[in-house]
Amino acid sequence: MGIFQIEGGHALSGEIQPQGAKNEALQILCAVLLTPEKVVINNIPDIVDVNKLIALLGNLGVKIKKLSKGSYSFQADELNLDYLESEAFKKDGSGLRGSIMIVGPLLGRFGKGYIPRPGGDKIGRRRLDTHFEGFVKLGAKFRYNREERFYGVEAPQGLTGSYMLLEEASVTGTANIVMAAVWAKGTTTIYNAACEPYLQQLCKMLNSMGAEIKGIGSNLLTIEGVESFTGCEHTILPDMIEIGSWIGLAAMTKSEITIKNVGWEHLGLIPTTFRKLGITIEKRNDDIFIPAHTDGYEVQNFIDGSIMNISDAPWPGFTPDLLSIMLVVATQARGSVLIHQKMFESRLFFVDKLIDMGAKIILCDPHRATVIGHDFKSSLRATTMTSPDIRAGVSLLIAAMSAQGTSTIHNIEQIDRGYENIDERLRNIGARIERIG
Ligand SMILES: CC(=O)N[C@H]1[C@@H](OP(=O)(O)OP(=O)(O)OC[C@H]2O[C@@H](n3ccc(=O)[nH]c3=O)[C@H](O)[C@@H]2O)O[C@H](CO)[C@@H](O)[C@@H]1O
Ligand SMILES: C=C(OP(=O)(O)O)C(=O)O
Repeated sequence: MGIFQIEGGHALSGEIQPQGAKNEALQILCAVLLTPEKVVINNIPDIVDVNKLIALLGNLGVKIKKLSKGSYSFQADELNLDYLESEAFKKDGSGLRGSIMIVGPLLGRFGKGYIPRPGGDKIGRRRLDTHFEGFVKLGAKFRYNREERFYGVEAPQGLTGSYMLLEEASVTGTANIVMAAVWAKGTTTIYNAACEPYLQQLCKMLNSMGAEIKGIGSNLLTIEGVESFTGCEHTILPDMIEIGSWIGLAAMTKSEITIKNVGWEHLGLIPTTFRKLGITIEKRNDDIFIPAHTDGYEVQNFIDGSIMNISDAPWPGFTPDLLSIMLVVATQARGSVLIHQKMFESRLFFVDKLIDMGAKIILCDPHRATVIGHDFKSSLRATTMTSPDIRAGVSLLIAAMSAQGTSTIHNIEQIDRGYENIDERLRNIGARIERIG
């Protein structure tokens, strides 16, 4: 397992360019399965999860050409659907969460889609009911092999449009259902649809391929089924979770950093929520400028003076993927804040490591942690830790960069799942970080 060694306590400075968005890339890559024509995708991040999905598409018979860094062409004109019933697929498909989204386009185009229980972060129960309930509403038959944890949907006669009210605004669930519904005869209406920028980007891409999707950006999508799709070219947005991670890193290491070309209009509540912790974020054209917070940062109060509460909610609420970053940044704020992770059950357990480092945190229950900021009056202590999931891993990395002394983070494969070449990019702005395993 890989290891990072980090010498903390040094301010960083300079510019950092966000990678393409991991969670958008996973949706967009699955969409290449909709058409036999060529699809060109730009700004694909070079990260483990995305590379695993590209390899899976290759094993399924998609012709893949790397055009330049981050740009690839894909052509799904001669697929090997037998692969879906192979042992190799059981291994490849379970290696990441995003693989679940091949089911929708395959079901729509070929009348069948299979997937082993997908992988991804172990951050609590991650049900797939919404995905399969949606496919069943479109007329598919569902089967599940409990022993092998293998899911399948089949619709040899094709799909039929339907009205559905999703039980949860599941991100990958909505993407999956949309990629099936674009093939269904008639109209599909999806209410309580997720509407993250990832989903908006996917729907725009599908429309450019010939789909007829209305309501993009809202939680009510209306889809008129069509019979075929053309190729297209699509460019992935900057990764808003990475951008949020760099904002947190800058504040906590008192660094002056410019995050380039962030796609400001797609960031939703992210800048506002960091500002609630007292962090100064300046919009400079499409860049974010974070000045060095030499005097620290002060948690804002609610109007009635009650304790600040930062919680996640389905988009356009604040994304759960940045709560771990918020939490670590709060450990050095002036003031106290309640972090409430409503969606996932095991995403806050990493606070044990921060407590070991000297942070003042009370884990109230699996979903809530109260953080009492140090206001930089005492720094975190360097330590040895293990990255439990992708965002907790980056939070620990930020903690290590602000701590006095040299810390070691094990299991950095978790971080590499979602952050491209993170050590080199951080070294470029002055971080003292080495990959030693
Ligand atoms: C590959 C990918 O894109 N992964 C993202 C995707 O995962 P993913 O699509 O797997 O997550 P879902 O949106 O399905 O749900 C995530 C969790 O939130 C709960 N839930 C969901 C919707 C809701 O309205 N209420 C609710 O409580 C679910 O029960 C589940 O435990 O979206 C998550 C939620 O933004 C992000 O953390 C993941 O990074
Ligand atoms: C939870 C995440 O990823 P995944 O859904 O791929 O596990 C994440 O990106 O924070």
